[in-house]
This record gives sequence, C-alpha cells and structure tokens, in this order.
Amino acid sequence: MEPVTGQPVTDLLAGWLPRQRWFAGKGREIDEISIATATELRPSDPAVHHLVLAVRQGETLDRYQLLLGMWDGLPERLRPGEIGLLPGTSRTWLYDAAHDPQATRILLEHMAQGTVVGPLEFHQAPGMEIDTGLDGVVGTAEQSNTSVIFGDSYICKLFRRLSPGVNPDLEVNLALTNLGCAHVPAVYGWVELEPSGGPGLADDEGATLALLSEFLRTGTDGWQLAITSVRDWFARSLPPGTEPDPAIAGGDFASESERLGAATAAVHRDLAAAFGVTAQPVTAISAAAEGMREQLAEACRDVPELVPYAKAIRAAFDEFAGLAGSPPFQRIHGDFHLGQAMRTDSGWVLLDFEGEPARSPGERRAVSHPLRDVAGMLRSFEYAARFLLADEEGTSAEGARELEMRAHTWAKRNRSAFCRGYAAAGGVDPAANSIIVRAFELDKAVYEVRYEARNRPSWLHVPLRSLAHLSD
Ligand SMILES: Nc1ncnc2c1ncn2[C@@H]1O[C@H](COP(=O)(O)OP(=O)(O)O)[C@@H](O)[C@H]1O
Ligand SMILES: O=P(O)(O)O[C@H]1O[C@H](CO)[C@@H](O[C@H]2O[C@H](CO)[C@@H](O)[C@H](O)[C@H]2O)[C@H](O)[C@H]1O
Repeated sequence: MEPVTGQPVTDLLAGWLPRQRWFAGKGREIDEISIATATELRPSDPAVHHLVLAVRQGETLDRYQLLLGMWDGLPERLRPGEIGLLPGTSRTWLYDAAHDPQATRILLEHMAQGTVVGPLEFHQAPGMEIDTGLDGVVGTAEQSNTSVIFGDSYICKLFRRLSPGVNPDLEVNLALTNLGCAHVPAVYGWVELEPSGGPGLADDEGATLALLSEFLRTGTDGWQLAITSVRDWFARSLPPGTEPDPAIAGGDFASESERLGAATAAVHRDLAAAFGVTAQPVTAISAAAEGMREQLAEACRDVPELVPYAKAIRAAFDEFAGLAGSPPFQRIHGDFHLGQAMRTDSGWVLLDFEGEPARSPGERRAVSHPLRDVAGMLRSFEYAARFLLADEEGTSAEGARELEMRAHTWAKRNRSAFCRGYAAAGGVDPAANSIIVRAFELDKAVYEVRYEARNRPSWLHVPLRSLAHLSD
C-alpha cells in the first residue's frame, strides 16, 4: 500500500471531512490535520488502514477515526464511501472503508480473537461468541457516528470523534448488560485505542473506538413510531362538534409512551445500582442552575433568535436555583430522546448512552438528576408533535391554528403518559417536581437551539417555537 500519511492525503481529507454528517467541526476552518496513528489492518486488495486524525480548528484539537481503504479503480458498490483519487495517481482511490464489508469483517475477526494490532486493542465481551462470517452494511439512520450492521446479529458503532477515556456508551452498556438489564442491547465486543496511542494526541488516556452490540432486529425507533402517530392524528377528520382528543386517532401512541416511561425508570434504577447514587451538597442545584445560565448566555451569542426568550428562561433557572435540599444524583442517559429508544417485540430498549455530543467527556459521565432524562424525552414529544408544522405553512390561518391545537393535544397526552409510566415504575415523580422538570426542559431547548443552528438550520424553528410556549 502507498504511504497514507503524507500531506497529499491530509489535504484530501481536509476537503472531505466537513462534508461528513459526523464531523463535529462544521462551519469552522480546519487549520491543520495530522495523522496521529496509522495502523495497517490489511496490506492489499483492498489495503485497509485504521487512522486516528488529529484535527486542529483554532484552539480546538479533536481526534476522529477513519477506516481508510485504497483500491485501484473504485468498484461502484464502494462509491458511497469515496474520498477521492490519491493525489499524484490516476486510478488509486481512497475511500471510507466503513462501507466495505471486506474491511469491516476484519474488525469482527479481531474482536473475536481479542487481538492487539499496534495501538488497537480488540475485545470480545466475556461469555459472548462473535460470529465472524457476516457482511457489514452501513446503517442509514441519522446519527452522530457511523454504525455498521452485520446480518441480523450485530451493530458496530464506530465512534467518529474520539473522546478521551472509556466512552460512556460502552461503560454503561457493559455495566447494564452485566446486571441483566432487559432495556439495553447486549454488548458483544469493543475496540480501544491504547493510552499514548501516538503523536498528536492531546492526552494519554486512550479512547474507545467501537462498540459491537446486539442488533435489535425487531426494533423500530421511537421517533418513527411517534411521528407516524402524529401524522395519523393530523390527518384524521373530526366530526363537527367533537372534542379534539388524540386518543381517538388510530395511531394513538400514549400506551407506548407510558411503557417507555416505565422502561426509563427501570434503566435509572439499574444505573443507580451499577454506578451508585451520590447525595449532593446543598449547592448542587445552584451549581446546576449556573451551568444552565452559562449555556444560555453562550447560546444567545451564537443564535440571536434566542434572545427574546432569554429573560423568561433565566427566571425559570432562578426559580430552580432557589430550591432547597440536597438531591441524590446518579448516572443518567444524558441525551435522551425518542430516537434513542427502540420498541422491540419484547419492549423498549434504550440506546446511545454517550451523552450530548457537544458536552465535554467529563460532563457526559457526570452524575445528574434523573429528571434531566425525563425532561429530554418530554422535549422529544414536543419535537415529534411540532416538527411537521413548518410543512403546513401554505395552510390557512384557521388550518394552522387547528394543527397547532392538534400538536398541543398530542404532546400533552404523550407527555402525561410517559410521566405516569415513569412514576408508577418507581421513578421520581415528574408531576411533583415541576420546577425541576421545567428548568431541565428549558435547558435542553436552549441546547437544541444551538444544535439545530449548527447542524440542521431548517429545524431551528422547532425548539424556538417551543421556547415561545415554554417561556410564557
Ligand atoms: N442495537 C441496535 N439495534 C438496531 N438498531 C440500532 C441499534 N443501536 C442503534 N440503532 C439504530 O441506529 C441509530 C443511531 O444509533 P445511536 O446509538 O443513537 O448512534 P449515534 O450515537 O451515532 O447518534 C438509532 O437511532 C437506531 O435507529
Ligand atoms: O442522537 P444524537 O446523540 O446524535 O443527538 C443529537 O442529535 C439529535 C437529532 O438527531 C438531537 O435531538 C433533537 O432532535 C430529535 C429529532 O430528530 C428530537 O427527538 C430531540 O428531542 C431533539 O433534542 C439531540 O438533541 C442531539 O444531541
């Protein structure tokens, strides 16, 4: 294989990276890319190298992983991963080998054998046996990383932006699998970058590179189920004089929401058992409120559309800060929304315990109030109910009012059902802690405003519209 570490390759990657969904530094200039580690996994036909790229953007140094494939003449089936022609050659193509079953199978083989290749440590979970005879296909879900699905058996998440230390998704899934929790996918294996994995690394903690989990063959993600229900409710014609009640819609989702609430409480209970519960000093709530205020100030600087709501949001944070007591904090999901839960034939399964992509590794693993997850899911019901409203902008004022009212009734019904299920299964009762829930919801909506402005500007109206209601 030709050298993969030269300037022409990094120049090519500098053009390709910002076009990737998973690249977290969009909108900021790339000052420098260097190759921190390059590990040959296969010498030829196709050659496959595992790369850790160190990407400097201003003060920020991020690390990303890439399975880099190289072919003479790229076959059509690998076009989705095309990076470009290796400069100085006329037919040697570089491509993202996550799209190549021949390359991704190597990951399974190494995990099954528990091999160490250079700085890469492959692991098979205790008591599991990985079938290495399966072809991998890149998943099509909207996601922050890249997942490769192997037959009906496994899904392997390649963490793209590497955070130092063990990734909480691996840490939590492994701990809950060991406890026998029925609401997370079983862990089959993982890959780690050993500490001090090469030049250009900002730390010496190593990183989790990949997580191989049970593929939930019968699963449908909660977001898809919820928006199907919303669409059904929006399309339903109501006989004149009928009270608009989403319970009568064919696609009513409330009993699923209630079961999802119960599954969330069960996962919180297992997280507390696995990682413990820590009584916080009386200052914990005011410290959390301070974090919320800081995020709000930064978000207002980044997204001016948020400014009109800031005063009311700050007032809710102040009310939260004034609460007395020392709440028990514990590990939580951290970025809980409908897309992070799958309904399978045996119930709800929670996914992706990585926390919010924009938070620091320390924040993602920090203990917090479990109602923060509840608030995350409540925001998601708002999203599901409201994101379709923008599509209806051509409708009359009366039609728009009707849809707004339907969105409101759908969200209210499903929010209540989720909270009911959560409390009935032993979770902290959201209804009895409305100041806390409201502050966490507003904090999440502020995060979302920033997230949407950076990643999906056409969705920015969704959290902004909610803020108009929430900050009333
Ligand atoms: N174990 C699994 N079985 C089936 N599908 C899964 C599984 N884990 C994740 N998915 C699908 O992949 C999507 C993205 O997964 P997620 O862990 O949230 O990735 P990311 O952290 O990259 O956003 C999920 O919304 C779901 O549709
Ligand atoms: O799933 P990720 O860990 O990548 O989470 C990020 O992306 C989510 C969107 O894909 C984003 O979630 C927001 O949009 C969802 C609808 O697509 C909605 O259900 C959520 O409530 C809303 O927060 C999440 O915030 C972000 O961290």
